[in-house]
Amino acid sequence: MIRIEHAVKYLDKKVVLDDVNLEFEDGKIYGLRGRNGAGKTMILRAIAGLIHLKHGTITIDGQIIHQDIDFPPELGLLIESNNVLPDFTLRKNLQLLAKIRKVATDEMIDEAILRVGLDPKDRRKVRQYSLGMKQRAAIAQAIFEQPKLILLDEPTNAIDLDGVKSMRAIFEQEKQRGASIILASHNPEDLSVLADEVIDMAEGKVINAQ
Ligand SMILES: Nc1ncnc2c1ncn2[C@@H]1O[C@H](COP(=O)(O)OP(=O)(O)OP(=O)(O)O)[C@@H](O)[C@H]1O
Repeated sequence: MIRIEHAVKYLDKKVVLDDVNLEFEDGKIYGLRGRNGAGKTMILRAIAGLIHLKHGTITIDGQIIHQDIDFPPELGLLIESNNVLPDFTLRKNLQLLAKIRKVATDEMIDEAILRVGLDPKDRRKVRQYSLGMKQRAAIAQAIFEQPKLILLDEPTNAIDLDGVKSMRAIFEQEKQRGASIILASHNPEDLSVLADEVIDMAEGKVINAQ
C-alpha cells in the first residue's frame, strides 16, 4: 500500500505538486491522466524517491520515503528519459543491474527480454536499437526483477500497434503476478484497457476525488 499525504513540491518557485493526497492499493493498476505539465511524472518521481518534497510524506508499506527508506524496496521504473545504458547490450544492462539486488537470474533476464519481443542473443548495443526497441528494452528493465511496484511513464510511446497490445498484456500479467502498477499515459486506450482506477491531474493537483 502506498499513501501520499499532503505532498507539496516546488521547482523554480512554481508549485508542481500542490497538496496531493492519494492511496494506492496493492495489486492494482492505476492510471495518471492530465495535460502536459500536469504533474504526472512528478508523482512518479516522488514515489520512486527521486525528488524531495517540501511538505508531506509518501509511505510505502508503512515506511516513509527519505525517512525510513531511500527508495521503495522492490521497484521497477520506466520514467521519461530512457535509462538503459546505450553502450551495452540489453542483456549486459540487465546483468549489471542484477548484481545490485541479486534477485534476477540469467534465465529471468532472458525471459524478460523475450517477453518484450527482443532477442537475448542480440549482439547490438542498445544505442543501435530503434526508438521502439529502446522503449521495449526499458520495459524489460522495469519488469525483469519481478518487482512489487512498477512505475511507468508513457510506457507505450514509440511502440508499434501489435507491440502495444503485447506490452499491455505484459502489464496485465505483472498485475496478475501481484505487482502494483502506476502508469502515466496520454493514450486513452492504455488507461481504459489497463487501469482499475484513473487519477486526473491538473496544475499539480489531483482533480478527481478518490
Ligand atoms: N527540471 C525541472 N525544472 C523546473 N520545472 C520542472 C522540471 N521538470 C518539470 N518541471 C515542471 O513541473 C511541472 C510538472 O511536470 P511533469 O513532468 O510532472 O508533467 P507531466 O504531467 O508528466 O507532463 P507530460 O504529459 O508532458 O509528461 C511542469 O510545470 C514542468 O514545467
